[in-house]
Amino acid sequence: MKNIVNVKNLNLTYNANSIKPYHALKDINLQVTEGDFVAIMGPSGSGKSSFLNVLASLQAPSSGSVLIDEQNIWQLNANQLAKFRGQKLGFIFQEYNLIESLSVADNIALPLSLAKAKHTTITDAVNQVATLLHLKDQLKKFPNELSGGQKQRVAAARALVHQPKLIFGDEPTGALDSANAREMMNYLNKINIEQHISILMVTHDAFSASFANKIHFLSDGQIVQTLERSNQSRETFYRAILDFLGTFEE
Ligand SMILES: Nc1ncnc2c1ncn2[C@@H]1O[C@H](COP(=O)(O)OP(=O)(O)OP(=O)(O)O)[C@@H](O)[C@H]1O
Repeated sequence: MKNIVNVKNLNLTYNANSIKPYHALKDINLQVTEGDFVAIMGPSGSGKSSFLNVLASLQAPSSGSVLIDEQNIWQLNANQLAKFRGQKLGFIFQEYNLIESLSVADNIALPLSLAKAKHTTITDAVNQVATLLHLKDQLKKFPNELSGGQKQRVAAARALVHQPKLIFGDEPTGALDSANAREMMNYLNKINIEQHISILMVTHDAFSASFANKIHFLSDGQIVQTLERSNQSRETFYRAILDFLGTFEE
């Protein structure tokens, strides 16, 4: 099976040229198989956001390589990287990052509008994802007229509308109550299975992580453990995650 993500000997040092450099990521190696749903967990300060930012092409590493869909992203120039991101990647952040002055439909359409897709292509794609994420009745509204759960679904629809190969999530349920978090995770699960889009998300929440099929635990900038769901039910996997966290975070 093809790797959608292949990370080799990745290091990130903040303030590298100062008297107090900080090694946030230490020689990380990681492969994500196409179609996988992967979660990254770890204590506060362990390097989760730094890792996600390097993988998502938002922060340059100090050394090592990140291949996404077989492309070494840090060898691309700024224009190529922007194009690559626009075609292959989708992003869902905790803060939604919706544009308040645009309607829900226009927010969802953003990746396609930026790529200058045809009007009919955009309308069809927006309708398709709005149906998948139960947003058909919200398309004409503006973000300030939506609930938190609806806003997060709009962010998910926007991440999905251009059929990316890979979606990055940074605490995608962080701002949601438990009912909305469950609903969001069910949607991500559906996107992963039905659209065959790989997902890599950072979360501190064991419940959200239990929807993934693999979890990597970061500690002090290194992957120290990996749990695989295999054929366990989500509930059993959830308990296994909690058991592991009980020993891990002491
Ligand atoms: N711009 C920066 N300059 C210097 N150090 C930084 C910078 N950004 C992060 N760090 C440090 O790198 C380490 C990892 O930070 P990171 O935000 O990746 O952790 P995290 O696991 O996502 O934490 P949290 O769960 O609290 O968000 C922390 O010790 C942090 O203080």
